[in-house]
Amino acid sequence: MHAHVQSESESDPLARERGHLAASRSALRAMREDAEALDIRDVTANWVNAAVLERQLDERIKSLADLAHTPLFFGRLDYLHAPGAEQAEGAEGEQFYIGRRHVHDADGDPMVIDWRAPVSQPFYRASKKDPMDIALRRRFGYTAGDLTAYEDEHLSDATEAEQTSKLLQQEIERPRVGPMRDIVATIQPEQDEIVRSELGGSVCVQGGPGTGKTAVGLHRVAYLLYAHRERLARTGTLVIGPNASFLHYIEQVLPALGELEVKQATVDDLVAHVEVRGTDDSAAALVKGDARMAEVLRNAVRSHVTLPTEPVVVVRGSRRWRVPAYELEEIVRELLARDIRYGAARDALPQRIAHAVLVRMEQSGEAPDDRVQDAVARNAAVKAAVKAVWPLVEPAKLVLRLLSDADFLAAHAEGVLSADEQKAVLWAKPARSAKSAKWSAADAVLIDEATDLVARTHSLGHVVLDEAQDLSPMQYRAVGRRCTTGSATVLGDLAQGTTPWATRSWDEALGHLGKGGAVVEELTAGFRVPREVIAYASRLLPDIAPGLAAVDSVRESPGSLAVRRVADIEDLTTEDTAALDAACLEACAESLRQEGSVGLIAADARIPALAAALTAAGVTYLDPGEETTPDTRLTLVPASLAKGLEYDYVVLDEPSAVVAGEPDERTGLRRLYVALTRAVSGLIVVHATDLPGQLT
Ligand SMILES: Nc1ncnc2c1ncn2[C@@H]1O[C@H](COP(=O)(O)OP(=O)(O)OP(=O)(O)O)[C@@H](O)[C@H]1O
Repeated sequence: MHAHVQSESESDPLARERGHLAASRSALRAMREDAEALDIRDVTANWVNAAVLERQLDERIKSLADLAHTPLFFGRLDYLHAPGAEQAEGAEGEQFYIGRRHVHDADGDPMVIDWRAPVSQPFYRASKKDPMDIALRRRFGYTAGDLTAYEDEHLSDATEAEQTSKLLQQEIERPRVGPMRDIVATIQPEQDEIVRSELGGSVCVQGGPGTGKTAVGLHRVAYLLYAHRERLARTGTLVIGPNASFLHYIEQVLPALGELEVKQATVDDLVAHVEVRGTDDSAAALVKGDARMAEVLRNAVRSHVTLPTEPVVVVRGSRRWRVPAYELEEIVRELLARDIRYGAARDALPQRIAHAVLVRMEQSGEAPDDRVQDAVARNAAVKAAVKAVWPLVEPAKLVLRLLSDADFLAAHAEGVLSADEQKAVLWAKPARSAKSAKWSAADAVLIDEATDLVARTHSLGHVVLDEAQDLSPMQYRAVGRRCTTGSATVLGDLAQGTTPWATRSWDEALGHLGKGGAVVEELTAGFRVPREVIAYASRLLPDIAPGLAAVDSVRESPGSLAVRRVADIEDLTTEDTAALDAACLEACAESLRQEGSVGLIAADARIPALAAALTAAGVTYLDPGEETTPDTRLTLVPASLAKGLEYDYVVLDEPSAVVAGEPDERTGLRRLYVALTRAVSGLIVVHATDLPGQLT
């Protein structure tokens, strides 16, 4: 019986592969049981250790779970020689199964190799041109967790023609439901180069909509955590995204890859020193986001130092020790000249003064030790001198004063900001206290800069910055100081910049980030938007980002694009929009008849009307970032939140309103470009007023 099964599986490769899957799963089960059976009572001396160890063990047990819908392996590599033994005579070829995690059998021999391991790399990179010692690359196809298909490439066989992978096509074409998924099975060579680039260097990726920037950034974190586990566990990693709904959309990718410890935040989260309740007009926003503000803040912080004019007199027992003003001034000047934080210099000052006192004690024959120096540093006279010369600076109060007090601002912005620029940032109504001030998001960034001038910000090991094109120079600085000792992955698309300060060139942005040496890579193959739809959206490119090439869609399905005009409405803000609303609902209903998610994207100002229409029609819908369910697959998306998200079918309401929702035409067209590029399978544009000229 056993022999029969054996011979059958040998003649039937699929059965053999299923056999390996079953064996790998039981090996994983055994690994899990081993972990569960570990008795830590014997090895831990006290309960604190036990608790820590138990938590680690729990994590390990959790990470060893066999998830029914994430196949244990998705590929196989048959090496011509054992890796590393290419030169060895008679070295046998070796076979590796590539999966999301490492699995070994009872003897410790690998059954599945982690996709991030060096031997897995040819799975992503090898080609007919450069086979990387691979005889066979096999990709596996799964249906509902079952291994049902495979696809072979004989890379070292010159006679076999190169083909595009059907399994890759299927993966790209699959309907999108739920949150973002990992792409480990189908990372493309140019993406893999970015994913596996070294921890030491920073990388910047320019790529059009749907070229996989976000996916690449997340997989790069997973890769770096694998390759530099201990170092990054110590220093930390962070993924920065534009808003909470975007972060929610991507938050399951890393856990699915076994990485549970990566933090996520928006730039606003990073600089949340104060509560943000206000907004800026674009003139103020532009100046507040400008890197010159860093200079103004630096001047303002340093202006608190006053050169001493009085001596310090320390009384100890029956003796008085006097440090004259000129000597104090020397100490202060020396500290000012050093490249240290305001607060660190302030902390050093009492010891410097005490040292000057000690020198005098020694000169008069005393032999004071360190304890005496500490005592002198804490002496009331020294403290008073420090307070007068180098007072505490509270960052929020400092920024409050800059934005409220025209003379104070002028004193520190002299030669840096023009008079008009100074006027633009001054509050019309000065705030009374840091608590009651109506801080804007840009103000919080200024406070963060001031905070860093006072005390150095903690730096992480690696930071991924997504949708980077929207950051102001001051925001780049805020992110940059969180990776001064680490590296960064910067992801963005210049054509999708929709802030008043949107990035004009990556070199400039990288300079503000403090990563001037980073390489800029470009991704041009599009995995989301169908050919026809991306061609339509790309008509905007000459106006919004001259010089940028259109995305080249790798999707075979032509997708569908429909542009529908409904009854003429001249002014959406005053006239009845019932006909437009109804046409949108109809387009949504049509899209919902297909499989997958549907996004109804509209200018923010149009959201209330559309929400009311949906509710009146009894259609339930979600907010961006909420997960789709089989019952509710429609999301109502304000154009301002569409960035980074995707839906199988998109209904776009009134393009001209999306454009009009922004302060200037270029920003409006960019917002429209973002909205037009969210669809995976089909886009219906519904409008009642004229389309922007670029689209017709
Ligand atoms: N190699 C790949 N294999 C399969 N799917 C991929 C691959 N690369 C990207 N994708 C898919 O394409 C879609 C778009 O990817 P992603 O969101 O990372 O693009 P993006 O460049 O960040 O887009 P945007 O500029 O709109 O934010 C996602 O569904 C992603 O899973």
